[in-house]
Amino acid sequence: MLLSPQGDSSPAILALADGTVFVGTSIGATGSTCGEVVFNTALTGYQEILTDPSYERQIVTLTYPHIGNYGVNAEDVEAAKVHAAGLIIRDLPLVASSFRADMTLSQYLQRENTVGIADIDTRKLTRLLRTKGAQNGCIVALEQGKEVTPAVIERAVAEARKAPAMAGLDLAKDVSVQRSYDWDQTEWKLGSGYGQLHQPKYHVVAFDYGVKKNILRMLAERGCKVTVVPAKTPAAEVRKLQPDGVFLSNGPGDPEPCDYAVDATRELVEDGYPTFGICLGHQILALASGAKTFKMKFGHHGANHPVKDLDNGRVSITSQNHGFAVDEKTLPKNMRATHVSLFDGTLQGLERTDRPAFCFQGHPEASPGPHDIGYLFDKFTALMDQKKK
Ligand SMILES: NC(=O)CC[C@H](N)C(=O)O
Repeated sequence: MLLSPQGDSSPAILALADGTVFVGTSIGATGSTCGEVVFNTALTGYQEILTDPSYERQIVTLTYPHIGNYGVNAEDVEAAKVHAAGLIIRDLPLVASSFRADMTLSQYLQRENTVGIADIDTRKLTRLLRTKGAQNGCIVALEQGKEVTPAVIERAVAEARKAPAMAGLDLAKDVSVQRSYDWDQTEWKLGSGYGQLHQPKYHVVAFDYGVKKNILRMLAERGCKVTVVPAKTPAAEVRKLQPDGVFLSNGPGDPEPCDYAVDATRELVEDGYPTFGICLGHQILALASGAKTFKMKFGHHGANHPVKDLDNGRVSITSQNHGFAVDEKTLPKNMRATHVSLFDGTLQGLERTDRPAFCFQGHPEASPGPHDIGYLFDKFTALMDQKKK
């Protein structure tokens, strides 16, 4: 059991670009941060959410009111550092209790130099974002003893208004690795932790647009030795690696300006490599096939989104984190919808009819979230099996 220190709380504010201001308490680093404010409805998984590279330049509001109650551990990370621009919560519990915890959420945010704010009305904030759409915001966490003055508020609103819009931003190249590396760590199991792949059956080249570790683990668990390559790797370099399949990762920002990714994907899919894309990777595969993407009003961020498999009517509860989507009206003749969101009918899954390539908008790797749609990883290995025959 770990206790959050009390009695030393310093004030923090959240200012939105529309001028709305919330006053709360700082729970992380001192300083300020700006980004697109989005809300996530997952009940657990704050550590995986904070470290998901797809949240780069986004401030995450968690709608579940008690965040931090099981602390933070060294294992449940989706990347080497926190990527979210900031964290907004209702209540940070006094006690963090889990046999796996080695620090409190507050200590973690401070170590990661991440600004966080608690004690604000996250229901009011979420309703505002839902009605008006996601918008930019700025959190200012003051030093202990400092006060929230009108000047602090004014500056925060001005910073929020100055922050760049998410539409048009290519962030995948910023969070991607500089150099390729091999991955062979498998999924986490109670008692033994993460495992290692010993006898690879497939070789997969994974484009890193901001890849979540659990995707790589789920590939390794299914016998894939993965070579992770930088986002801007050209198709010719991938061909040299002679992979059995190509994976297109999740990632932050707008997919449309990622022309390097779209071009490489188009070539490799044309070549006939079995290809699987997740989230940003799904959008890239759609763009490479001739479809278009658009910015959603407030996106999908949570761990309880129902998605229907159009081939068999089966409904999966899925993890989601996206602010852009593929426009169904723009699908080319050689691409068909395989899954739709039961929340708003937007496209969730696509498949090429002329090539072994498919993709999913949500997160089959969960982390955090339910595992219902994990079968898509098996679909990928089945495509690689067919190709090998
Ligand atoms: N998780 C992701 O890959 C997100 C994809 C893209 N950045 C979006 O917001 O739609």
